[in-house]
Amino acid sequence: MSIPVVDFSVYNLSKREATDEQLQTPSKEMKNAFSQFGFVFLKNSGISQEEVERVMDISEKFFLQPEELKKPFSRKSFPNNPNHGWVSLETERLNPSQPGDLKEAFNTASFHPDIKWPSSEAVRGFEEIHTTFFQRCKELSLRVLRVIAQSLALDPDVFLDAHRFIGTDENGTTLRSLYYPPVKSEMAKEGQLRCGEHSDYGSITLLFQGSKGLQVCTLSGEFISVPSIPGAVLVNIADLMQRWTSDQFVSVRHRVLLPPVGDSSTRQSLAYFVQPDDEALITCCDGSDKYPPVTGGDYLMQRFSESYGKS
Ligand SMILES: O=C(O)CCC(=O)C(=O)O
Ligand SMILES: [Fe+2]
Repeated sequence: MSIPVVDFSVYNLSKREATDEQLQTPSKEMKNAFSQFGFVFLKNSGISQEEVERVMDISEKFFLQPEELKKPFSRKSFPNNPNHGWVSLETERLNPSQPGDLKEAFNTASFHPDIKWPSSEAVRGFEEIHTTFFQRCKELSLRVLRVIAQSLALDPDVFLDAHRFIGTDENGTTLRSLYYPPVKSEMAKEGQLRCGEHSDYGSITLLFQGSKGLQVCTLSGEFISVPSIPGAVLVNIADLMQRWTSDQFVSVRHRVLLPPVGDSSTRQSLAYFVQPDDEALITCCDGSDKYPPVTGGDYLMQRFSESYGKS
């Protein structure tokens, strides 16, 4: 059993438009993948491996700096957007019942002029590289949202209309650069992982992996290891999209285990968490009212408080 790979060439980022007819094959294949696995690999999306590596390289330079150079950019130190910034090792628990995750992260969540970006010589280009990649991921996400609306025979704008403010402080969409430092697995705490078992919160997530390590739970309840396919982007359904589609698309649990004992490699990945606008009201798109309506902003706040504790 493995995650399906879908060719997105007909609507890749260098194409201006695609007709409904051209989108038929990818949309059918994506519908199957999102109903059965919650995950799909998109190849030929238009985002190249070189673009991904540019972000990973500059991020690695940031993470390898001493703690005191990273602290000024900490998450929660930016009043206009509390999610923007650096997350230190073991701070976050994506599985709230287990010890903190063995990862560091940098969240690009705001472009407000008051945001202070890392700008030392060691990380020259950090802001431009993250900003450019955020915009590329935004473009691809909007295309995916259009195709999946079509796949469910809905108005093609139904999801797009709730994602009008990506890249502003009225929308929580976040580019997260993840760095998993070397770990001595035998020293880890009981139950501690690189990334605890969780499902994502928003509408969809784009994931670019530097190497393998991700595991995804199948509908039959077993975890399977996911390959890293250079040049392909892994797209998954997140919890709000599952609600929105009245469970037709599934948001499945996934995790990153510790490396085997003796493996001292690092791991990097880039996750682009697409969120509906804070004010967008999410109601089941089949009119079933299976779940009560909730706004994008309220739902996200509730989920953050679970991963970081109530402090
Ligand atoms: O690093 C990965 O491959 C997965 C990360 C992830 O699932 C997340 O941060 O939500
Ligand atoms: Fe995730």
